Amino acid sequence: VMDSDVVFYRELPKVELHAHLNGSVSAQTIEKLISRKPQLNIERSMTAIGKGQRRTLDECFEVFKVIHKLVDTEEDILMVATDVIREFAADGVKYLELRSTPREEKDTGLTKKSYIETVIKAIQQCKDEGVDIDVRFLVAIDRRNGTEVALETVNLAEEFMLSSDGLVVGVDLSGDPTVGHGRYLLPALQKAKNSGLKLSLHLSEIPSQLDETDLLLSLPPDRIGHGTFLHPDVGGSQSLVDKVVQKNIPIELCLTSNVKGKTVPCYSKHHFKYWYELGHPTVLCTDDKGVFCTDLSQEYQLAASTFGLSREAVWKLSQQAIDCIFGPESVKQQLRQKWNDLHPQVFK
Ligand SMILES: CNc1ncnc2c1ncn2[C@@H]1O[C@H](COP(=O)(O)O)[C@@H](O)[C@H]1O
Ligand SMILES: [Zn+2]
Repeated sequence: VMDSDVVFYRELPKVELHAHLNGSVSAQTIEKLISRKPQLNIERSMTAIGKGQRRTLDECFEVFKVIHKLVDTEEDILMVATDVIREFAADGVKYLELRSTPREEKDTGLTKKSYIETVIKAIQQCKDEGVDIDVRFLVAIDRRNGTEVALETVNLAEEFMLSSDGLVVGVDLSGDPTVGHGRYLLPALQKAKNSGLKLSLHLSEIPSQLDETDLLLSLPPDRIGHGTFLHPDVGGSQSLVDKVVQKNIPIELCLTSNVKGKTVPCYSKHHFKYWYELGHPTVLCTDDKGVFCTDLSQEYQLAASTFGLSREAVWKLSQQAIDCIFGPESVKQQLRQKWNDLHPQVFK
């Protein structure tokens, strides 16, 4: 017999807006990759942070390096992306925005362009198979790589926005927050915005980025990732909060990621509470479901149990995420219809 909570959260239709492709690789897929590349001597334990474990953010970034070694051909990317999409669908995610940093691998002939093409192919394949999920793609800029690479990435994103039949909808800014500065990336991000790409930026994921956050908020971005240190109680500032509120910029919140990455001391101190109580648009997301060993159902359940949300409140939260997607208005309408159709089944 299944726990009724488990069933409710899985059947709850969900929107996932913050998922890094290579952070989302499941244990099963990692096993398949390891068997393809036994000579690397990588073990599953090197690619994930298990239950009760916590690492610093620095250590998390070491984990991504290991995964990148395992995922370095078009074939790998195709398998990883199709597996990840099917897993999100099996978890009840009806709309997914995947993000990933195009990489070039000299040894395998992978280029940034073929990287993006392969992700798009995976999305298309899942669609053709009839997987019940609408998937879009955000091309990620790794902040470590500076101005030139950021511009190159934006140019590719612009090209694919026009040629991917609406699948490429925006650009993400991510990567190790301790490296680089937003000022070097502003021109590329501005260019992306001007060309019609949506922007989701990791902002204030660590303390003392007030200048950078203030600068990048001037764009403004269409969504914020984490925003952990925006509010004054944790060393942010009221003026940053006011800007986010005035511009009504939705925040993508990833509870387990922040707790396991030690930027938040425990679930009950997560900034979800601050923004939720303000009535500001917040969207629960997984960030890296493979690395942090979670899924979106579990994130909803954790938020509900930690902050005492009723099932009706949880439903509202997942429904309001529809307003924050980068897909077009027609897709929002379809999703709202889907939520209405599923309501009786979920609350049976
Ligand atoms: C934990 N908090 C985080 N903060 C910032 N960036 C993160 C991240 N988690 C993941 N990434 C970004 O996503 C990449 C892996 O997926 P892709 O190779 O792009 O598919 C990481 O290398 C990093 O740039
Ligand atoms: Zn992230």
